[in-house]
Amino acid sequence: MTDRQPKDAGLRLQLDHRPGDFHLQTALDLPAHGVTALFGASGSGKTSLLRLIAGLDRPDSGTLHIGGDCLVDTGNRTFVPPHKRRLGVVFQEARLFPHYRVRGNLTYGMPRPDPERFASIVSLLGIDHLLDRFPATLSGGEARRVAIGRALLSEPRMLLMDEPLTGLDGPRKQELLHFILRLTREIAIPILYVSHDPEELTAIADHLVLMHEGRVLASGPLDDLLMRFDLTAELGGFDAASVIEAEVVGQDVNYGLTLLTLNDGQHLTIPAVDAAVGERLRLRIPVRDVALALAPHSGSSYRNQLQATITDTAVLPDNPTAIEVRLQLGNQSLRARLTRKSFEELALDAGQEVTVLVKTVAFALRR
Ligand SMILES: Nc1ncnc2c1ncn2[C@@H]1O[C@H](COP(=O)(O)OP(=O)(O)OP(=O)(O)O)[C@@H](O)[C@H]1O
Repeated sequence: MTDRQPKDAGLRLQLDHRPGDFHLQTALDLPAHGVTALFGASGSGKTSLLRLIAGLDRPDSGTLHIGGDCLVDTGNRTFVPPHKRRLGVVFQEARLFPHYRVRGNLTYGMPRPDPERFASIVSLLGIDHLLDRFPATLSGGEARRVAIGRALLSEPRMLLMDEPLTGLDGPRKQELLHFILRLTREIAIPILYVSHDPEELTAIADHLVLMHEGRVLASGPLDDLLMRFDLTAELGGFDAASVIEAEVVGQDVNYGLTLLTLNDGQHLTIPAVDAAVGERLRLRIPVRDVALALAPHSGSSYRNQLQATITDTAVLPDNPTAIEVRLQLGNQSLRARLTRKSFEELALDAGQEVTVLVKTVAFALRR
C-alpha cells in the first residue's frame, strides 16, 4: 500500500510473484527523478522486486510501466526482455567481461559511439587510469565503478543498484558512495537503490520504499517516512532521526564550526564541514539529541536553539515511558523523544510553541 502517490510517476507497477514459498505482492508508484531506496529486513523481497523490474524474472501476474512504456502486462502477454528495457543494472558482483579491457567493457553496451559522453562518465567515476586494465586486476571498488560506468553508458532511463557497496571496506565504501552521490547530482537519472544500511540511505535516498514480507509497507519522501510514528519500529535501523536541509552561510574558523540557515531563516551550527557559502547540506538529527524547553535557554551547553511548534505527540507500544513529539520549523519537520515525566512537567501539548535544544547535528551530505 502506498501512502503518497507522486504526481510525476516514473515507475508504476503492480506485481504478484511466488518464487518457492515466498509471496511478493507489491503495488508502487515512484517518481521519475532522484534516488528511491528499497529498504526492509533480510528476505522482505527487495532483490526479488528488483529482478522483476529488470526483467530477470517473470511475474505470475501484474503490470509494469516505466516512463509511460508498458514493459510487463501479463493480461496481454507483454514481456519486454531485459536488454530491451533500457535499464542499467548494477549488482553486488560487478559482472564484467573478463576477456575485455575496462575500455571494452565500458563501450560494450553503448548504443552509438559518443566520445564526449564516454569521457565525461569516465572522469565522473574517476576511472581514466584503468581503461587499459583487465577486470581481474581491479579492486572490488574499482570494478564496481566500471560496472556503474558501463550501465550509465548504455544510456538507461533508470539505474537499478542492488547493494552496490556491500563487501567493500570502510574507505572504499565511502569513496564509492561519494561517486554515486556525484552521479545523482550531475546526471539526471532516477536510481532504484537496494540497501539495508540506514546510514548509506540517509545520505543518498530522496524517497523510501519500506518492504515487509513481500509487500510495500510504506512509500514516500525519506524525511516524511522518518516522521511517521507508526513506522518507528520498522525503521528501527535508522535509529529514529530527522533529516533536514540547510544552507551554508559562513565558517567559524576559530571554533571549527560551520554556520547554517534553515529555510525559515533560523540558524544552526555544526562541526566544520568543508563547504562553500550557498551550498545546501542534508543533516541528520537523532531524536534522542533533541530536548524541549518552554523558552529560550541561557546557560546551556546546547549550541543550537530553535523555535518550533509541536504538531503531534504519541506513545509507542514498545516504549510506554517515552513521548514521541513531532515539531514544525518552517516547512520542515523534526522529531524528539522525551520522557513522559518531563513532558508532563512542562505541560506540553500539540499547538504549543517551544524552544528546541539540539545537541548533535550530523552532516549527511551535500545536496
Ligand atoms: N528462486 C527462488 N526460489 C525460492 N525462493 C526464493 C527464490 N528467490 C527468492 N526466494 C525467497 O524469497 C524471499 C525474498 O528474497 P529476496 O532476495 O528478494 O529478499 P531481500 O529482501 O533482497 O533479502 P536480503 O536483504 O537478504 O538480500 C526469501 O525468503 C528468499 O529465500
